[in-house]
Amino acid sequence: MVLAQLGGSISRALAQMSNATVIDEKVLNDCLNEISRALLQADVQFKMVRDMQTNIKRIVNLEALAAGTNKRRIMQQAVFTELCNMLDPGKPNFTPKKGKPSVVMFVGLQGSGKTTTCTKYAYYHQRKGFKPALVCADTFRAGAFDQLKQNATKAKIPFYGSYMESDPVKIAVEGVERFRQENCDLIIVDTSGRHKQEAALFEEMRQVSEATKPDLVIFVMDSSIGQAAFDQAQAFKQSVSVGAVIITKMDGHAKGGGALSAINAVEPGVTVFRTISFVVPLVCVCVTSVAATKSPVIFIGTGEHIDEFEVFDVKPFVSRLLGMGDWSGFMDKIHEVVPTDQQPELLQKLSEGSFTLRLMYEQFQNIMKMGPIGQVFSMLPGFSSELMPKGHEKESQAKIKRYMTMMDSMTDAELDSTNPKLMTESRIIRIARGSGRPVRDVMDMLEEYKRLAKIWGKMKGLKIPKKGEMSALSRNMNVQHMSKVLPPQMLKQIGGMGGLQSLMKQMGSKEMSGMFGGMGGER
Ligand SMILES: Nc1nc2c(ncn2[C@@H]2O[C@H](COP(=O)(O)OP(=O)(O)OP(=O)(O)O)[C@@H](O)[C@H]2O)c(=O)[nH]1
Repeated sequence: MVLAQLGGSISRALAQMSNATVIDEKVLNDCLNEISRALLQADVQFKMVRDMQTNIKRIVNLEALAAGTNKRRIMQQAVFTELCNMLDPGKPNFTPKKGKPSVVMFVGLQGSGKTTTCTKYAYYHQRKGFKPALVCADTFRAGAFDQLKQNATKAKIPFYGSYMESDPVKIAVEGVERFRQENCDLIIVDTSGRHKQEAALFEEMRQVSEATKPDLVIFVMDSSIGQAAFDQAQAFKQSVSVGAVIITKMDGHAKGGGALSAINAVEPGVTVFRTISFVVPLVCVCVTSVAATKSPVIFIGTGEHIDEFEVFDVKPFVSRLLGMGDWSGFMDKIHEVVPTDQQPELLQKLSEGSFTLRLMYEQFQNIMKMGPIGQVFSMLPGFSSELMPKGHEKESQAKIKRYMTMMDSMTDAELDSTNPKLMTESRIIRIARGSGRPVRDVMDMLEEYKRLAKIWGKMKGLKIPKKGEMSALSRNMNVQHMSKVLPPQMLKQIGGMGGLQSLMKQMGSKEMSGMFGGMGGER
């Protein structure tokens, strides 16, 4: 079951519950069974699903709830919280600091996407101003050296490895030493992929870790591994001190449930502890001590390309999983994809809700240069990436090029107008002739424009965060605005305005709570 399906099934179960006239034990059980079925189909371990059911039932104690309490909302929030708990071991994760050398070692099963992920991780940090370097300590797989070297060269990241040397420990130590001397602040060591049965390879991995003393060991896991995730993650954790997890291949055939199981493998019992802490705040002390050893998921791989890599943040992720959108992720993407000098203007236009064909053209230009729009728009609530469906990137790129050719035949007035009525039949025919495309293609392009304009129009009134002030978005965004953007069905599921308000409070951080501080009077 792919993630979108999992999210869809859970959302449907919640919607069915929303439609029920009375929320009683039976409705609650039906809803929980639906959600459990979806999670089990996504390969989440049975025990975790059972724990989740128990925890939700404990939180949503229907009999104990006072009359007049919005049971739907409590139920929905409990599901949201439980899904978050399943994904969040709560451990503050090691983050490399610019200018201070850190060594990060990558481990994982053969073919999990480790080598690709090393480069993605390096590239991500390079774009944030780090000076990363890659060391290939995989002497087991013949092609690994060339693969990492090619990736590193493409991304202009310094690389160290050897065709001749067969001792991975020696290569790792030499590489780390070399890059320390070159003042690299993020030295990434790729190790050979291995399976838990391969004791010798595990020993080798342990030796590399001992010799290079990494600040962080990242376990890379293919999301389609399913039930095996638990055992594998545990085997790695027992050999080296895994501090973070990256899940790859979340695109396509990914079974997201594997991710949940892996987190629990790394730190079993966490879900139960955290949920108890939700119910009995005193247990928080225990949770804090458990938290000292846990490993969070820090990134997810969403494709084969170097920029198909996203920071993993539990609450926005669950929010997206349930189709509620991910606003801060969306704004992050805007900052990442759109060149710095164009950002203020774009964000200004966004806040005005005015989306012209010229703006679309400029964004297409950025996308062609930088990366997939699908990633950006998948973060918007209710938006399925129709323009760039996964797996059809080539066709989509060609389509965008066609659109741009047609837009090249448009006048300035047409490009700058926000009035779709301006595009009369005679103008459409002229554009088709001018660009050598059939009229149908021009109509298609205009339809696409209207669709995007509608979505962007919903952002009217959004206050603009300055670059580097992403948390300000949370403060600035108001509930009323969100309520306009959310699909009505989703808003209903959440429990209307009141539900949305508490959900956002719950989703968020201190900033989110701050945002609600002065909002008592908003409808
Ligand atoms: N679709 C998709 N493919 C990915 C992703 N990450 C890696 N891959 C692909 O997975 C395959 C294996 O990736 P590698 O990086 O070679 O895997 P590895 O774990 O280093 O392999 P070993 O060196 O054998 O351990 C390659 O074809 C990658 O392009 C991802 O996020 N999505």
